[in-house]
Amino acid sequence: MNQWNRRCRVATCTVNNWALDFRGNYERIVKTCSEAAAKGACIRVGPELEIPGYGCADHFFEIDTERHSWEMLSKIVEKSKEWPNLLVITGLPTRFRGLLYNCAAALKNGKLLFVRAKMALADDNVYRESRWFVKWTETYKHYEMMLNPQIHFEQTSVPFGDGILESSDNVRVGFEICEELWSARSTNIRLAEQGVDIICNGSGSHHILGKSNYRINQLILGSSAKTGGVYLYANHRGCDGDRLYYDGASSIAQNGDLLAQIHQFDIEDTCVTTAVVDLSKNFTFRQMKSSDRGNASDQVTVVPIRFEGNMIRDVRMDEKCTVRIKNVEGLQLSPIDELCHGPPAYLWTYLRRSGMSGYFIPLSGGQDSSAVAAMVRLMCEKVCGAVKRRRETDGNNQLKSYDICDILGGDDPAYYLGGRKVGEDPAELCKQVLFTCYMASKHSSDETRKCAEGLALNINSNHCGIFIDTVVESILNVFNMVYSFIPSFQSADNREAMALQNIQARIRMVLAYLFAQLALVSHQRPGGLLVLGTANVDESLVGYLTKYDCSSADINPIGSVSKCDLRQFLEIAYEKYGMTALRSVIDSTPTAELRPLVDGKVAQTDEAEIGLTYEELSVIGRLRKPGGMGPYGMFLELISLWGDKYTVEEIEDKLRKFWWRYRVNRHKATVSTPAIHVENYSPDDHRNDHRPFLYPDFSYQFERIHEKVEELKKKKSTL
Ligand SMILES: Nc1ncnc2c1ncn2[C@@H]1O[C@H](COP(=O)(O)OP(=O)(O)OC[C@H]2O[C@@H]([n+]3cccc(C(=O)O)c3)[C@H](O)[C@@H]2O)[C@@H](O)[C@H]1O
Ligand SMILES: Nc1ncnc2c1ncn2[C@@H]1O[C@H](COP(=O)(O)OP(=O)(O)OP(=O)(O)O)[C@@H](O)[C@H]1O
Ligand SMILES: NC(=O)CC[C@H](N)C(=O)O
Repeated sequence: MNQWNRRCRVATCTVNNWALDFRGNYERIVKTCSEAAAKGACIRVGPELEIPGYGCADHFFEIDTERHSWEMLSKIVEKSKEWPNLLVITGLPTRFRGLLYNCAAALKNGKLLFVRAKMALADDNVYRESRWFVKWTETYKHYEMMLNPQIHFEQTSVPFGDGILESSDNVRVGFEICEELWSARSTNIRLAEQGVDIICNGSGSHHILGKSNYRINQLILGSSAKTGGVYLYANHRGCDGDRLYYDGASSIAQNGDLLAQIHQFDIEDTCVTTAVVDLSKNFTFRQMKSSDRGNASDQVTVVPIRFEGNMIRDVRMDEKCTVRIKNVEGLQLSPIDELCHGPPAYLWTYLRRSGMSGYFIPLSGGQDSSAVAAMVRLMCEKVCGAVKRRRETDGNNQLKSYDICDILGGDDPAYYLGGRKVGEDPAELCKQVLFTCYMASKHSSDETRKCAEGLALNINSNHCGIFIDTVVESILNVFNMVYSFIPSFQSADNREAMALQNIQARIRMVLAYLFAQLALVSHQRPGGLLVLGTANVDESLVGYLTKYDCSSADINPIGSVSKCDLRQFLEIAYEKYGMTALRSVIDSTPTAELRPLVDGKVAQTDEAEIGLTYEELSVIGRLRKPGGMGPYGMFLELISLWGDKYTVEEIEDKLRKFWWRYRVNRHKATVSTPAIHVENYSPDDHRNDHRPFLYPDFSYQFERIHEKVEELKKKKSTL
């Protein structure tokens, strides 16, 4: 064997798989394998649990999920005869000794070679893997697993557990499944010590602002720079049926260099990338680090699982190795730039998979609903960008593949809708998929109406304006018939003013659903619109919203984003994406406009009513989660953070206000609209932030805080 010419082409991919869409997932897997084979790759790695979809959640309790996954695996194994030289790494749940494991499966040319079980499960934040799976604990041990005779395979058993594969031409392939890379005891270290040439990491890693940067630079490149070898990282991309968005960025690295990366936020269902690598460079790289050599020589030699066929082939002698990407930093977006891509990409997947025909936003002209409208427009930019890219590379109209025709109701590639190029022009697409409505009451100001109209014109949404006062009056009259009074803003009983505010807010929600359901009837288009929610993290955290008002919607793109991050997003949308109408939105003061105007001017502002600024709410929100602090811990932390601008009494007062609102309103989180998950500080009660919603008054905690305040005051006065 010529060990000095070890060049081969390797492939990684991304798939926008969908939990439980077994047929669709199979097709996407097969498509990426065919593409990888056609490009001459010797190996194709796919994401974690890609056969059933990563996000099956409690469906992993169902035997059906295993059954259908294994049925699809059998089909993939059969299909692999069409790519005899390609080693395929895919993912599915597997039962061994009666226990369920999260596994990578290796197969080649009609044969299942190995099923490798995950050895570190992900349970942080939104992850719940150990709810369904157990981890494999026997390092480098594998056993014969009998295959289910009810599912067709041309073999009766397969090795199961942990191990290393080795090809006929001595290429060693090892596995590190997702969390194993994140864990301090990363598997790649021991794989490198066994001289593994190619480490395969199939991942199900969701998007959080700034996470991709860490994932690529610190984990993939960081590990690869320490342990050497070729690293094939494959991650899902898109929404697979839940609040999470997987942000792909499947990558190929070698010895600390990034050779290829698939775009993080593109919307194509599949994408394959390849690189030509010289595996001999792994020897050289590892040879240069004597400390690691020494450690490796201490290790017991692992006997690999051998398989038929060569990996080093199909690379022309004159073909050069792929050169490293020099500007790795340039590939990574800043967290706020990511907001311009993640939620828009999610919104497109969700829309086409939901079978609905567009989005409806009650547009108040405030910063939150304007940010959501801007995200939908950015979604249109993304879709048209993808169509254009595809036409430039494939030279034909590929609208079908983006489901635009399905969404807009055309039969054949309805590229022209009413004479307009919908798939090419983001403004035209926006006109078709985004409906906005300003719902004025007598408390609305001219400023917010103009902001809403200006933005609608700017992004080209299908906009209208309505008045809600007659509806509010009718409802109050119905109440009056039973209780014989009409509530008043002037009443000494605050419940009356509050009820008058709540009814306006709730009516807007009812109207939003009516308009969403019927708007397309008048446009003679099939389908209905999804209503978008617009509550941000900070107001949700303190419940500064009416339960079942417009905060109740179908999907909320900003429900896990703080107001401060949103304001920065608006600045970028204004500066980079030509949404000039956002200037007046950015400069406006947040207000609910639910109380009477005073001298024609808004008299109610959010921050004055809450008693905390959005910046302060954002700081406290982060101390709560991920900071993990209760009232007392927060108080101590805030003394150091805010000590130079507030007295200890003022800090105590601010915390009282926060915790009072938080505790009386936490019940609202139980019904909050599903929010696209982009931040760990999200108060989402369903997946991310499990807390009670009926709280005691925290009097003990605040007594302790008060004692500390007195102690600090005394200390200060004796200084
Ligand atoms: N412990 C508990 N468990 C479960 N449910 C509980 C509950 N306590 C009250 N509730 C329910 O919640 C209701 C109170 O909540 P809710 O009806 O929301 O009303 P509420 O929270 O009293 O008032 C809404 C708040 O949001 C403010 N706001 C600001 C800006 C905009 C908007 C807007 O709507 O656009 C609103 C408004 O100024 C006010 O402070 C009670 O009537 C009761 O039905
Ligand atoms: N005049 C209005 N027209 C249309 N929708 C409105 C109007 N007022 C409120 N809404 C809807 O109700 C949501 C909550 O209203 P609220 O006054 O609490 O604003 P907010 O949370 O500060 O959001 P925004 O910054 O969008 O005003 C808004 O985001 C918007 O979707
Ligand atoms: N699926 C996993 O193992 C997830 C791993 C890791 N904690 C992440 O956030 O990406």
